[in-house]
Amino acid sequence: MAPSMSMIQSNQLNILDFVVNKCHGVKGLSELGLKALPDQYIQPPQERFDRTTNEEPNKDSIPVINMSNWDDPDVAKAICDAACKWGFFQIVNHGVPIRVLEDVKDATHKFYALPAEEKQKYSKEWSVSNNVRCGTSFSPGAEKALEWKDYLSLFFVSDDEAASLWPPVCRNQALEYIKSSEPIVKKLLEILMKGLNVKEIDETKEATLMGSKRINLNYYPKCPTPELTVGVGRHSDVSTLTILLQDDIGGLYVRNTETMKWVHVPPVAGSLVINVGDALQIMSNGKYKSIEHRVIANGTNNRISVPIFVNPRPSDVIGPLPEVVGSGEKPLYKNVLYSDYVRHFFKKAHDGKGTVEFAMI
Ligand SMILES: COc1cc(/C=C/C(=O)SCCNC(=O)CCNC(=O)[C@H](O)C(C)(C)COP(=O)(O)OP(=O)(O)OC[C@H]2O[C@@H](n3cnc4c(N)ncnc43)[C@H](O)[C@@H]2OP(=O)(O)O)ccc1O
Ligand SMILES: O=C(O)CCC(=O)C(=O)O
Ligand SMILES: [Fe+2]
Repeated sequence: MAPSMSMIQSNQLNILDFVVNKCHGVKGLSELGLKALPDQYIQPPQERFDRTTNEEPNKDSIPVINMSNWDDPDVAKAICDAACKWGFFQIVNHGVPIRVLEDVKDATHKFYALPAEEKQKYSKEWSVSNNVRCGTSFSPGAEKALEWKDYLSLFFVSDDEAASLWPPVCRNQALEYIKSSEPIVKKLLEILMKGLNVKEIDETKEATLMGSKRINLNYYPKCPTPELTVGVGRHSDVSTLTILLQDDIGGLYVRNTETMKWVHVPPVAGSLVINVGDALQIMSNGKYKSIEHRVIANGTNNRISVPIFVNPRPSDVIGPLPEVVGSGEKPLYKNVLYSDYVRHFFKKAHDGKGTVEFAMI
C-alpha cells in the first residue's frame, strides 16, 4: 500500500522501515507533505541551529580565492593562511568547466528522482559492492536522532568498476567531475605542502595525500520543522581535502574557532568550496585545521551538494610528516592506519571534532 499522510498521523507508518529499508529516504518523507517532523528527527536542543545565538554576528567570512594566477605567491599565501585559520575557503577560476559542475548537479537531481525501488539496489542491504552505497542520515544505527539528508556515496576504484557498478543516471557526470578536478587538487596540495616545507610530492607522498577518492551526492529535501533538526550534524571530514560543489540554496556553516560561533558559506556561482580534512590536519601536525562544519535543514527549498573526498588509500599509515616534526617539533598525533580511522568515523554519530581524538598522542 502506498503510504499516506493519514498513515503517518495515526502512527501506522514505520518511519525507519520507510526511510532506511525501503530507501524512500527523507526525500520520500518530505514528499508525503508532512506537517510535523517525525520524532526520530528531533535533535536535542544543543544541536539545533538558532541563528540569533549561533551565527557569527559580524559576518566574518571565509576567503574566496581567485585561482586564475595559481603560480602567484600571493595566491599560495592566501591558500595556506586560509588552511591555517579557517580550514575552509572557496575557489573561483579553478579550471573545472562550469558545464561539468552543472551536469553533476543535474545528474544528482536525476538520481534522486528515481523510484525508491531503483535506489534500493544501491542500499547497504542490496548493493553488490561496499563501494556503492545509497543511504540516509549518517550512521542511523548509532544515532540518537537522525539527520535530514539522503546520500549516494561512490568510492572510486577504476573507470571499469564505475562503468559496471555506479548508477547509469549519474555515473559519467560524477566521473567527469572527479577527473576534471584532479589538476586543481594537485595544485592545491602542492601549495599546501610547500607551506609545510615539503618541496616535492613524490609518488609515495602523492598516494598518501590523494590515493583514494569518494564522491557523495547529497540531497537535503524541504523539511517541515527545520529548526528542530539538522541537515548534517557537526563534524569534520576525515579526508585530506574535500572539494565541495553546492547549489544556490545555502545552509553550510563553518565554526569560527576564535569566537566559537558559526559562519555561513554563501553560494558563489561557479565556485568550489575547499576544506582541510582530518588526514591533512594530522599530517601537518595541526598546522592546517580540519574545521567543524554543519548543514542546517531548510523549510522552503530542496538543496543538493556534491563533495569529492580526496583521501589517503585505506592501507596507508598516516601521521605527522617528517618534514614537519623532523626539526624537533613535538608530534601531536600518532601513526594510524587510515582505514581504521575511517571505520572509527563511520561507526559513531557525528560528534564535532571527536574523531581526531582517535589519533591523538
Ligand atoms: C554519509 O554522510 C557523510 C559522509 C561524510 C564523509 C566524509 C569523508 O571524509 S568520506 C572519506 C572517507 N574515506 C574513505 O572512504 C577512504 C577510505 N575508505 C575505507 O577505508 C573503507 O572504505 C571504509 C570506510 C573503512 C569501509 O570499509 P569496509 O570495511 O570495506 O566497509 P563497511 O564494512 O561497509 O563499512 C564499515 C562501516 O562504515 C559504514 N560506511 C561505510 N561506507 C559508508 C559511507 N559511504 N557512508 C556512511 N557510512 C558508511 C558502514 O555502514 C559500516 O558501518 P556498520 O555499522 O553498518 O557496520 C561526512 C559527513 C556525512 O554526513
Ligand atoms: O552539504 C554540504 O554543504 C556539506 C556536506 C558535508 O559536510 C559532507 O558531506 O561532509
Ligand atoms: Fe563535511
